[in-house]
Amino acid sequence: MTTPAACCDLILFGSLGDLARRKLLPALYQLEKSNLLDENTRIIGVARQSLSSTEFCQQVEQSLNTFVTKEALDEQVWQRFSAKLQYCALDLTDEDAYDGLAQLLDAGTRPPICYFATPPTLFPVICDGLARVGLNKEPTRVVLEKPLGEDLASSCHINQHVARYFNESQVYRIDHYLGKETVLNLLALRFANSIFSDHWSHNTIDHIQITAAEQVGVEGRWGYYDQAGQLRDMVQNHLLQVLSLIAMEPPTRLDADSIRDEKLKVLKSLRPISQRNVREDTVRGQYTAGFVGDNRVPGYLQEDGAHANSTTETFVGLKVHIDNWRWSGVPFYLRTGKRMPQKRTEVVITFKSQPHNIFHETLAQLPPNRLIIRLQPDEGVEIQMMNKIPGLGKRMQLKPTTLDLSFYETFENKRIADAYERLLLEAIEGNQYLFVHRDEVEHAWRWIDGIRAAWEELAEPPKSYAAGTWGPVASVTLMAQDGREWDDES
Ligand SMILES: NC(=O)C1=CN([C@@H]2O[C@H](COP(=O)(O)OP(=O)(O)OC[C@H]3O[C@@H](n4cnc5c(N)ncnc54)[C@H](OP(=O)(O)O)[C@@H]3O)[C@@H](O)[C@H]2O)C=CC1
Ligand SMILES: O=C1O[C@H](COP(=O)(O)O)[C@@H](O)[C@H](O)[C@H]1O
Repeated sequence: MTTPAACCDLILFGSLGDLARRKLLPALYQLEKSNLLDENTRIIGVARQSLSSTEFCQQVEQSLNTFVTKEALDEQVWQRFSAKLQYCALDLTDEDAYDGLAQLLDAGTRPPICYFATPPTLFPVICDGLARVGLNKEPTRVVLEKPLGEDLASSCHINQHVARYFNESQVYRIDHYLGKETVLNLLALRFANSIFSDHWSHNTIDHIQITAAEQVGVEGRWGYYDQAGQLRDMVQNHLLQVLSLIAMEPPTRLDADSIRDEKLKVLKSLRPISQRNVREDTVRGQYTAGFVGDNRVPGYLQEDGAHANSTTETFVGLKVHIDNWRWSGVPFYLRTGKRMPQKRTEVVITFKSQPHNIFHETLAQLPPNRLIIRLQPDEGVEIQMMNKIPGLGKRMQLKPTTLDLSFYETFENKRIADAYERLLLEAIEGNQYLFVHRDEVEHAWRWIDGIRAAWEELAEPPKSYAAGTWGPVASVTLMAQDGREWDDES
């Protein structure tokens, strides 16, 4: 049995855009399918284009046909879902236009949840508009898409503007990685299993790798992407959130403040990367033409809309230190890139080797145990360990073996919900624990700005790597200089 979430008016600013069509509307449809939307909830699409609600419904149906699998589409669910859809054409830069929206809503019966899926430059304008018609008061909530700024200063500007009208308890900053099933499972893995929680520090862990590799390139978003680059697009948010969940101290409770406080402490403990260590501890790369699988793909500078002389990075490798008691001396190696051989997001925890090898006669070196947390795809957890090969021989023969727990098989083919389904549901329910606090965003930017400043000072172009490879050679060196290697090399 499932209980529907609280009744609300979900106002989708930017409802005709790419994010709404590809992610938000399909996620809402899936929530409807799972009977998680209250029957009186309304989904109000907002954009400038002049459309009737019927025409909006037709557009939503087209999006679902494109972005939801055929097996998941169901006529009865669509009838229920489409009955919830309404459209309100308005130019968000026109301050008088918000009156029409306010008239549609009744905050007394349905709390308004305003989802900002528009260009971020509009966020302050939307806040002004909502406040002008009194839509900033409780119980209104605002859900803000990333990127929240492009550096600390612009992020503070947006956050200050939002804070002028909304309390922090009304603000839901999206990092869609926090909605992923496996990212959430990091909490269960770490804090529900003493086998891990008791061995989670510099005492037993040698180093940690976090990889977020994508096969795709810039997917027609060259304009946005070239301004951002991989450091701001992926590291400032997703990778630092995963790192924080891996490295944080146990929260006292499973609530927003407890979890966010602990993540923030990690972000505050990141050792700055500056001119002093930028050369040894960072790698910037840009892809050239190559093959991803069997497909020949263009280089970054040949993508549609590209400027031939761009020096924006499409790959980042970092060696990160967390300067606190738990992680002293344990490097975290992060890498993320476009046009890599596989889509693969994973965390690899390498434990320290045994202090003494009693099997040296058959095995000169015992490989370390490794815990591999596959965040996507093929979600699961793997432990690499040594076992004896069965047999009567005089000498014990050992073999590296793997305990592999695939979530799909273990949980009886249960569908893994898309991150946006969970995040929309939590926003509707008023749970902030999977959303990012203002302080986290700002501390992450402060650290990222330091890296960007050091790169600027260095004034070196990104190192090239062929599409379909694991990044520039320098990424291998980043690990090799410490006598280590990336998971895919071993
Ligand atoms: N696309 C993606 O995969 C991702 C996007 N994001 C973020 O989500 C947000 C939206 O991105 P995306 O969907 O790609 O952007 P799009 O440009 O595809 O869509 C923007 C939407 O905003 C509407 N809009 C723009 N200006 C106005 C205005 N003045 N008044 C009313 N509506 C307006 C547009 O409709 P109309 O022109 O009809 O007004 C359109 O519906 C951005 O902040 C982006 O950074 C984050 C992660 C991934
Ligand atoms: O936020 C973003 O994330 C996607 C990768 O998300 P994933 O869920 O597919 O791992 C990335 O492609 C995009 O550039 C970035 O803006």
